[in-house]
Amino acid sequence: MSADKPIVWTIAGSDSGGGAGIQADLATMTDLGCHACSVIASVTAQNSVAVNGVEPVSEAILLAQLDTLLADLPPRAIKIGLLANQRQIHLVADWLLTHIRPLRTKEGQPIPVILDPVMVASCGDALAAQVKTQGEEGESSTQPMQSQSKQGLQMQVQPKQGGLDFTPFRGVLSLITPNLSEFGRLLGEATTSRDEILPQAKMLSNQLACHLLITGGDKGALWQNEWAEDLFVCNEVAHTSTIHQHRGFRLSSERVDNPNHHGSGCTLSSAIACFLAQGLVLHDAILMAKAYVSQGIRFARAVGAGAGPLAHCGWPAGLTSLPLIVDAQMPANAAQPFNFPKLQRPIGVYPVVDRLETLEQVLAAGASTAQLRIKLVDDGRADIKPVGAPDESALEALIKEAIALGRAYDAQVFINDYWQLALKHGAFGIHLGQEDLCSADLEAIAKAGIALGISSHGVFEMALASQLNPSYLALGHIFPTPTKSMPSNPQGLKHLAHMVALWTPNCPRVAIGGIDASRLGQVKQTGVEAVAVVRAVTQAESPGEAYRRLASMWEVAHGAR
Ligand SMILES: Cc1ncc(COP(=O)(O)OP(=O)(O)O)c(N)n1
Ligand SMILES: Cc1ncsc1CCOP(=O)(O)O
Ligand SMILES: [Mg+2]
Repeated sequence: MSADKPIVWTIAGSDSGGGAGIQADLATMTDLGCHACSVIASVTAQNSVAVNGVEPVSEAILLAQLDTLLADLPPRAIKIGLLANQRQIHLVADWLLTHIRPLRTKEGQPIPVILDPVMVASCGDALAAQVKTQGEEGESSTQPMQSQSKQGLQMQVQPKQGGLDFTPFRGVLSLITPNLSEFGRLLGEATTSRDEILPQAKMLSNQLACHLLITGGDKGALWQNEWAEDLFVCNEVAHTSTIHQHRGFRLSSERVDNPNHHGSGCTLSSAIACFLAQGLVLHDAILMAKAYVSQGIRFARAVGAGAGPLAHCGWPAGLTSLPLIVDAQMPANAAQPFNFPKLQRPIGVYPVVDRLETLEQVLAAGASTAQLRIKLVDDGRADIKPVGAPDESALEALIKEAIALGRAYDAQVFINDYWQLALKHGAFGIHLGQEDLCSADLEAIAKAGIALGISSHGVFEMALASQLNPSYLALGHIFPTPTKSMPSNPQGLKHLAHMVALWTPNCPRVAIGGIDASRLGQVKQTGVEAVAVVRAVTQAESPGEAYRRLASMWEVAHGAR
C-alpha cells in the first residue's frame, strides 16, 4: 500500500446543506486519508428537508474540471455521484472511456470507477432530470425544480425509458452501488422479492460489465426489519481467491437505529473508492466501507429539521460485529453454526514446520502451539515436489507421529491440510485455508472436538472465517514471503493494525507471512495476539534456539493494548 495520500476524485453534485453529494464525498475522502479532488456536475439548492433547485453546470466547465485535474492530479480511484441528466452521463462516460480507461495503477490495474446512481435525495425529492417521485410529473428540463414538501414523495419505480440510462459507462465502471429503489429504476421494473433480485442483479452486472452492490441500508431491501441486507454480485476480482469470484453474496448487518443518515449512499461509495485507492481488494473495500457507514450513522446527529449527516470518525474501529456473509445462491438461514474448541493456552509464537525433527525441537524448546505443514507438491505447481517432501505413503505415519509428539509435550499441535488423517488419528487441531474449507467435513471435525485454525487474506475472508467460530484466525500474508505463492498482495502492518482494531473475535488472531525477529516488535504493536513463522524457525541453524529467541522477544515486545 502506498505511503503517500492517494488522490481520489468525486464527480457529483454539490449539496448546499453539506450532508450529501460532493460535501459528503470530500469529508469522507479526507477522513479516510486520501487527497480529495472534485468535479462539480451540478449545484443543488438543498437542505435537510427539501431540494429546491438543481442546476447542471455547463458542458464546458464540466469538461474543463476533468481535463484540469487529469493534467496534474491523476486519480487513484474515482467516485461518480449525481449526474443531472442524460447529456451529462454521455459527456462524463465518453471522457472517462477516452482518458481514464487506458490508465493503469502502479500495480498494473485499471483505475477503479465507482458509480453511485443517485437520482433522488434522501428527503425524497428528485435530483436528476427525468426521474419522477410520487406526486410529480417528472422533470425533463434541467432548470431548477420547485420546492417540494416531504409528504407524498415516496419513490415509484419508473419504466426504463423514464429513468436515466447508465449504459454509456459500460467499459469503464468497476462497481455500481444503487439502493433497491435505484436498482429498480435502472432495471426499469420493480423488484419484489428476495429471490427475484439475484438473477436481476446478475443481468444488470453483465449489462454494465461491472460488479454490483445493491444496498439495503437506509431504505430499500427491507427483507428483514432489524437487518440491513446488501447484495454484492462480483465477477473477476484481481488478487482474491478464485472461490470468491463470479459469485453473489448477501451481506447483512444489524440496522443502526438512527434517523440521521443523510448522505449514507454518497459516503459508502466514496469510502469504497478510498479503500480501493489504498490498495484493498474490492471485497475488503466494501466491508470496510460498510463499517465506516455504520460507524458514521451510529454517531450522526441532527443538524437541521430533517435527517442529519453522517459523522466522519476515521478508519472504522471497535465494531461489535462484522456483517454476516452468505452465499447468495444458498437459501436464507442455510449457514450452519459450528463451535470449535477454544485454545487453553496462548499461542504466542507459532512455529509452522515441515519435519518431525523440527517439530520435536520446537516443542522441546517450549512451544505451546506448533503446526506440521507438509506439502507433497509445490504451491501452484502440481508437477513439482518440494525438496525433502515425503512420499504420500509416508504421510500418515508422519501425521500420527506429530500428533503423538503433541501429546507427549502437552502442546497444541495442528495438522495442516490433511484433515481426514488428522481426524482419524485424533489430532489436537487442524489448520485449513479458505479453499480447503470447501471440501473439509467441518461438522465431523467439530463433533470430534478438534480445534480448527483458518487462514484469511483480508477483512472479507476474516469475516467469513470468523462465522465458523474457529479456534484461531490466521491473518496473512503480512509481508512478502517466498514460502507460499498466493493471489493476494501482502497486507502490510498498517492494514493489519486496521483489521485488528476493526473488531475483536472471540478467538485469537495469528499474523503470518514474512515475519522474523526483525519484524516481531512492529507486528506486536498492531495488537494482534500471536504470530506464526515458517522460515524464521525452519531455516535457522537451531530451530529450538530460534524459537526460544523469538518467544522471548515476543514476550517483552510492546503490544497495542
Ligand atoms: C497459522 C497458519 N496460517 C496460515 C496458513 C496457510 O494455510 P493455507 O491457506 O491452507 O495454505 P497452506 O499452508 O496449506 O499452503 C497456515 N498453514 N498456518
Ligand atoms: C503458509 C503461509 N500462509 C500465509 S503466509 C505463509 C507462509 C509464511 O512463511 P514465512 O514465515 O516463511 O514467511
Ligand atoms: Mg491449506
